[in-house]
Amino acid sequence: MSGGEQQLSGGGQQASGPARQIPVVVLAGFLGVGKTTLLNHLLRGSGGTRVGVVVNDFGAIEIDAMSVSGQVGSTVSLGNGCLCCAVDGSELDAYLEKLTHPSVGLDVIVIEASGLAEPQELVRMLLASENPYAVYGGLVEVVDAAEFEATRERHPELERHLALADLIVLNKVDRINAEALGRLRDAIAGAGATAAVVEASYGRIDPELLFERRPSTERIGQLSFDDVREEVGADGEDGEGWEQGGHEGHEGHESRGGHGAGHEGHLHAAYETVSFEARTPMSPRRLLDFLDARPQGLYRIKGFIDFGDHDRRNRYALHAVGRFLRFTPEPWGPGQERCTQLVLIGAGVDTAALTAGLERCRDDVPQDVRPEAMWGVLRFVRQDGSEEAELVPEAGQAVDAADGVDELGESFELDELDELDEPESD
Ligand SMILES: Nc1nc2c(ncn2[C@@H]2O[C@H](COP(=O)(O)OP(=O)(O)OP(=O)(O)O)[C@@H](O)[C@H]2O)c(=O)[nH]1
Repeated sequence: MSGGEQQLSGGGQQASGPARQIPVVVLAGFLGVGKTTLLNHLLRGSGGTRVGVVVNDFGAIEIDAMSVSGQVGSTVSLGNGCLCCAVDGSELDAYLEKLTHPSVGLDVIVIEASGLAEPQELVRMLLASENPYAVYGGLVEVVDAAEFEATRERHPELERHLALADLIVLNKVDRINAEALGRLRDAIAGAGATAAVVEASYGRIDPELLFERRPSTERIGQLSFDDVREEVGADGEDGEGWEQGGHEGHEGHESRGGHGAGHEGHLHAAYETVSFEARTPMSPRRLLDFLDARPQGLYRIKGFIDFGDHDRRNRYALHAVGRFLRFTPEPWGPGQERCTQLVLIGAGVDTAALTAGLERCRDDVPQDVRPEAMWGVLRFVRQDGSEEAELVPEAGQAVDAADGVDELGESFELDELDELDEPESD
């Protein structure tokens, strides 16, 4: 890891007292590069440092907020839309005002930008902020080492983002060899990036690159945003926009094409989102068929799947980035409502057809609860330490949930996996 000694500007605790300024770090990077994974790593490694998180999801269902809340209990979400579109910064300012309130006692704030946000807009807003308690803490640009070239081809503006960054994280280096890594480093340098470049797998960077850690003995516990809401939101206005994961009733699609004046050049202007929610379980086989046939332009899928009787214990986190696909079983929480929630993001995709395709995956009357029905899904699950081996559960048994998303290795591509016998179609 290079640049290990450097820290982003404004990082670390400032002198205590009324003028104490809290660094606000922007975590950016294209869709699926690993921002949430990195953020969760930072939160786990934060010691006694109190980290505030602002998540800016793109899509009606706040998958990222839910993914982060898996680590910290709850989080703040700016909801559907793109943070960079709060052009006057007033919405962001309102959040920062709450989070930097001295009674909240945060040491650092990390804004996880949507994968389609324009980092320069965020940086501009933070620099223009008149909040006396906040100071811009730097831009961390996360790059998917395996997808960088393809992404840059489609979005040459990524070079501009790299040039703006204060720290570049080459994530997913586990997916490329040394030669490709060398080429990637040359390409990053050639893009005019002057920032420190660190390599990482599963976002495992040293948290001290972003902020000074307090000894864990000082830890009071990760901030609960319920506490913030109680402390800061007593006036009754502040509840609006403060979200916990688990939204109801979102189903449909939103096009970002006509996203309002002034955003034509933004990455998200070219993308469309489908948000899908179902309370009937999904058929594993039909869902795999759907994923196998997903259109080229459908770049990102994320969310959680309920496979009903196929696995009563676990929901399955689903991540697809380009042709890369992974399922991660996670135990249902006590009393957690069984449902499927997915966000699909793509360019030039037929959103109505995608919604209809997902609708067809509903398992209204489960036909096939034999263990083989899950084999297709389990091929895309990998447990810590396993090589390419598929996980095949005992008859009627669920696979044990892995310890965490970032404990899993790379998964397989659908079209590489035709060898196993397929169970009969359900
Ligand atoms: N192989 C590999 N997979 C990774 C790594 N980091 C993250 N992933 C996986 O990549 C997928 C996307 O990760 P996220 O952290 O959700 O990405 P993101 O940038 O927050 O995604 P968006 O919010 O959609 O922009 C997940 O399946 C992660 O487990 C890594 O270093 N190596």
